[in-house]
Amino acid sequence: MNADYGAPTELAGPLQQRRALYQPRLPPCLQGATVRVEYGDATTTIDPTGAHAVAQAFPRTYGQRLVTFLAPDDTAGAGKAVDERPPIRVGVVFSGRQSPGGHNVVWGLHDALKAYNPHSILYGFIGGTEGLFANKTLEITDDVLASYKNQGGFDLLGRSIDQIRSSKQVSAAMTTCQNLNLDGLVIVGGVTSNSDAAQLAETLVQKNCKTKVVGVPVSLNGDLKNQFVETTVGFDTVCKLISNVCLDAISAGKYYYFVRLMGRKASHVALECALQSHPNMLIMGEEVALSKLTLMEVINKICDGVQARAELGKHHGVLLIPEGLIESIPEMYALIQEISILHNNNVPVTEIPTQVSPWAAALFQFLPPFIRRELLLHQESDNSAQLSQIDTEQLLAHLVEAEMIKRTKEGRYKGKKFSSVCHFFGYQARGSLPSNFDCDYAYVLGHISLHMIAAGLTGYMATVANLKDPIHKWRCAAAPLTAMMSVRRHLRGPGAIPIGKPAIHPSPIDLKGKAYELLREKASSFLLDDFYRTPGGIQFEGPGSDAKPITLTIEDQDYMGDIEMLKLYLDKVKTIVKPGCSRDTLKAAISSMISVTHVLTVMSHPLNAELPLYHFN
Ligand SMILES: O=P(O)(O)OC[C@H]1O[C@](O)(CO)[C@@H](O)[C@@H]1O
Repeated sequence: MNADYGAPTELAGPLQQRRALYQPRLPPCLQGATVRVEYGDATTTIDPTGAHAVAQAFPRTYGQRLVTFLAPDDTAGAGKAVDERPPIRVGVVFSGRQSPGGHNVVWGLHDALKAYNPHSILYGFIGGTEGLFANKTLEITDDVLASYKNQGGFDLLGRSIDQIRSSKQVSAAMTTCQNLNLDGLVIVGGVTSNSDAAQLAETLVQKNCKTKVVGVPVSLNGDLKNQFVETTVGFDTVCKLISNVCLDAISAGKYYYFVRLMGRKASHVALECALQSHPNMLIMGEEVALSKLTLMEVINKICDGVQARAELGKHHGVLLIPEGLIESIPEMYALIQEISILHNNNVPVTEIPTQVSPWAAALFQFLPPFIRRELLLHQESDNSAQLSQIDTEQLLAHLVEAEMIKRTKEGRYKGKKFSSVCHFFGYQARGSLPSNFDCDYAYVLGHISLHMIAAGLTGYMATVANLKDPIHKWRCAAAPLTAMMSVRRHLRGPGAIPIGKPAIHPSPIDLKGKAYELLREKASSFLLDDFYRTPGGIQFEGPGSDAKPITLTIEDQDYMGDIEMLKLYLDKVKTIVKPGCSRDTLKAAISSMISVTHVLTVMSHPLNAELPLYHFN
């Protein structure tokens, strides 16, 4: 690494300089130097059938209680003088991929730490996890932060790989924590980094290392989403960057733009971009996987759209796909799996095409040379294919063109020649200046991280609920990482179901959710009407500057609110459901409760114990 980490960016342009002056907002509970920590229910995990495996893998950190941070009151010792609050030593590492807003996590953490006790120290690990293993630090100060406030990228500290997993890596991380005498380590990243954070926390507890490990949900993919996490830092920013191509397409009326967006296992970015900008088509990985569409079925679906538009005299359009689409197509997934196994068996890349099964070899040969080369690239740290390097949009454009030529020859298509231009809006979106929402959210999460460490929490993630509401209504909390874990089962061999390692997995699009329903309602209008919408790139001031992701604002995320509602509901039910009440009254009461019992199970909420009282047979 030869980058000059933490150096002032003196050549900053006027917009960067102006953005550096933006002061992120804080909810009332974080406006003082301390908070009141309220402990809630003990947790199990979001995957009830995997709970046992998670409990076994995390014997010391499983089942911890939910925590909420509130504004201090007089009785909580909020008035403690600074000298009664010992200085805290914290390290922060960018583990996951860069995502707009990451710098503000460090800034928020720093401000909270200094407010807690000015003698506290914050170390940033230079070069991400590798810097953590090698104890390469930069002390974070006001001066260091000055030119990174509200800026994109992770260049304040840099990053390397999202992995703190092997025993060598875990032990190197622990040695660094001990050498720096850290009270806390903040790990910034997505599903992979936070799964590793949980493992590190467990190991440090088992080895009596005092360092508390906390995770912060930062990932542009938006796939770290569950009962506790409403969205991740960076997602809002990257979804506002595609509308310009729609206007370009309609202006000249001659190109189909095939746009690939980031989003590996889940299509959240593509769905949000579609709701923001109303492109003509969106092919989501989750839909393709559910319907088990083959590659040629996907191509025919696109061609049918092109043909329907041509009948209206339209020869342009915009099609969005997530980078993970390629893996959602069943035969492509099977091919990628075969390649992956050969990679794991250290088969030289040049020999892989000859060692796959005959049907996979035939599919491989059918694909254009550029895709063949990309499919053979070395794998990611989680053994998946390097999806960002596979030009799926070009593969689709190439096959759509061939199919349209075929349809023309057969007299089925009478429109103008199909013409495409391909884009991958990945990396440039990832490096964008963060939106106001991401600046605020990240800064708040940084503050929460400090309060988690001060409260002695380990193996937790900083969370904020009610994000769709104004900031003064945001609820600041911490949830155990193990509560977000699930266990994947893989069926291999006759009847065998080996159980995978517990981990936090990416959440796919909910095909029963409101955001998807909205898309389905609009799909045919999007396809034919060219009702393009321009969110206008990112707005920092004026109309649109406080806009939040549409998928965040329309989904009902308030699970904690559900619990409160359920408590009220149960009280009401108790008054109606009396011995001797009618069968119908009892049935109605039970069916209304069923939808919320899942939430209760996740949290092993005491109300669970009351549910059997109402069981009906
Ligand atoms: O920077 P890299 O290593 O090419 O990573 C690309 C990957 O990172 C992400 O941007 C974030 O996880 C993915 O969407 C993408 O596949």
